[in-house]
Amino acid sequence: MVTSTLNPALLGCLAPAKLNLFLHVIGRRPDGYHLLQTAFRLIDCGDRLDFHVRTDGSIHRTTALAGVPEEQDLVVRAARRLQQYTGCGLGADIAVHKHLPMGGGLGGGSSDAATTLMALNHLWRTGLDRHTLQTLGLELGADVPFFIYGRDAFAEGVGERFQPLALPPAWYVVIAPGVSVPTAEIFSSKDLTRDTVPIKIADFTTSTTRNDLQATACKLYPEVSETINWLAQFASARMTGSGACVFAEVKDELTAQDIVDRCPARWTAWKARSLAEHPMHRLSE
Ligand SMILES: C[C@@](CO)(OP(=O)(O)O)[C@H](O)COP(=O)(O)OP(=O)(O)OC[C@H]1O[C@@H](n2ccc(N)nc2=O)[C@H](O)[C@@H]1O
Ligand SMILES: Nc1ncnc2c1ncn2[C@@H]1O[C@H](COP(=O)(O)OP(=O)(O)O)[C@@H](O)[C@H]1O
Repeated sequence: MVTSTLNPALLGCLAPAKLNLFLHVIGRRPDGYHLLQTAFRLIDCGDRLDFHVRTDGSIHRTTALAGVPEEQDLVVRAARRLQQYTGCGLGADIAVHKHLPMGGGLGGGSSDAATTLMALNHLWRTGLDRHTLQTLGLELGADVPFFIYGRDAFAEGVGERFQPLALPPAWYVVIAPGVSVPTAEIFSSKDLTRDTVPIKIADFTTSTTRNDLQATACKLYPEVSETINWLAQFASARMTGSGACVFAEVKDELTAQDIVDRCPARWTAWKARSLAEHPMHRLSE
């Protein structure tokens, strides 16, 4: 990350991906949103964003993103919401260098929005505390508050109530099966299990938990199921979030690289390491 005080800017800000190490659906709210229990883990791959302050108050995305018009981009919506909430007269040019697959269950759009809220709160000197940024973030998407919280977490509610989770560092293989899974489609499925018995944080292990969204995603998108079956030859494999990406924890970087090298060319595989803290964490208190 590069900062400049003469021409206020933050360059190369990481918007890291997340994995849902497990995800249980334990109920549903009257507004249709689902009550979850999940373990969020930050990993060291993600999108990169550049921010340049504008003095005319306008907000622009300076890069193209196929399928996402500027006005609908979570980055632009996050910037506008912060501006509106604080009454700040400054604007920004925002470049989004996309690396994470969209509809991948890695939280890319949400992480872009969280990075935007943290970066502009710093550049605009609007001084919102972390909790207020999380509240604004929740208006944009259920995953956004986690990225502002900024460390591994056991999450409840719709995914916005956190307890810190102390996890040892780990290596992962992540595979994108080449399909995009819309989150709303999975949550609206008739077949979804919505009554998993709540667990306590102390009871969390990956072997006694599962992803309740996985069966539905596999039924609607057979490529997800195929990818899980392929990865399961090497290690315990699971889908993250509402899919489509799947992941497995492996013992070290060499093992991760070996699996990545063997991955069929029709999918995209990469190795990732856990991230102890969001790189933007220190910008907000
Ligand atoms: C499933 C999870 C798990 O971390 O991640 P992804 O797979 O999307 O990355 C999240 O709960 C997704 O968060 P996010 O992607 O921000 O979802 P939102 O934009 O808020 O919601 C998209 C749609 O999913 C449904 N939804 C989302 C979250 C939730 N707890 N219950 C729901 O029913 C709602 O129908 C909503 O209209
Ligand atoms: N900056 C952004 N990056 C990715 N997706 C975005 C962005 N802004 C809006 N979206 C919309 O959000 C949807 C979900 O994207 P994403 O967060 O990448 O997936 P997921 O919720 O499965 O992790 C996309 O399909 C896209 O329509």
